[in-house]
Amino acid sequence: MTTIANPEELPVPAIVLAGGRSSRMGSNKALLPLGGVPMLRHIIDRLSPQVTSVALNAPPGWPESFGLPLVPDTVAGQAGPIAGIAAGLHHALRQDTGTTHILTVPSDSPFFPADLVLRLHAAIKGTDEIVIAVSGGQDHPVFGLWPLSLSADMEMFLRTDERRRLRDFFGRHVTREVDFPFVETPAGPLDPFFNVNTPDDFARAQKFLEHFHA
Ligand SMILES: Nc1nc2c(ncn2[C@@H]2O[C@H](COP(=O)(O)OP(=O)(O)OP(=O)(O)O)[C@@H](O)[C@H]2O)c(=O)[nH]1
Ligand SMILES: [Mg+2]
Repeated sequence: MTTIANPEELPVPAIVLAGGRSSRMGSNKALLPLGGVPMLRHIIDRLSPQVTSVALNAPPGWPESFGLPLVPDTVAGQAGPIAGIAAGLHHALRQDTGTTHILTVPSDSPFFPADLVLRLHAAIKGTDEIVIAVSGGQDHPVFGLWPLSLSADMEMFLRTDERRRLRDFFGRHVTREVDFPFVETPAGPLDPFFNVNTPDDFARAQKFLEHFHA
């Protein structure tokens, strides 16, 4: 393990996970217009100032990539978010950017914190550590910093573990958590990691967007 002297100075590339089925929504949720703008566009805009590059983890034939490089899963069969994270690590290693971690964010959480990367970064004490976001006592494993050094182990986990659950993968490595506060809005307290799964969630997101300027 290498100790990081000053985590804030580390450059972080990001990948947006959009390889899911949107089965609860019934149509590609990342591209639904939220306030007239595709949800994925909100996410890219929120992410871009925080990271050195953004890639999009989505299947071949994805209709709108917003000019981002498309990175498909390396294992077939929509094996869950961990397949997207593994694809992101694989992609970053090939890019050889000299970074120790990548950031992942999902494509269905448009209100995540503007200081997400800064705060996750500050929690890292070693280059082999995972850091994930927490709010209201709930962890959000798709919002995390992932060490490139874990790429091979994640790939193996993905190919051999039956359940392929992210939380099971954490047990194999040091995993830190960073807690983020709810945001007060006139529509009520907003979990910054509120994610859109169903048409009802989408209607709630539209309401929150009207009040959201953080
Ligand atoms: N690359 C990849 N990403 C996935 C996969 N499954 C889910 N995700 C992503 O992980 C994030 C959280 O997943 P969910 O909220 O379950 O989204 P989903 O799977 O599209 O939706 P449901 O079908 O309703 O479960 C989203 O950004 C998804 O795009 C997968 O098999 N591969
Ligand atoms: Mg799912």
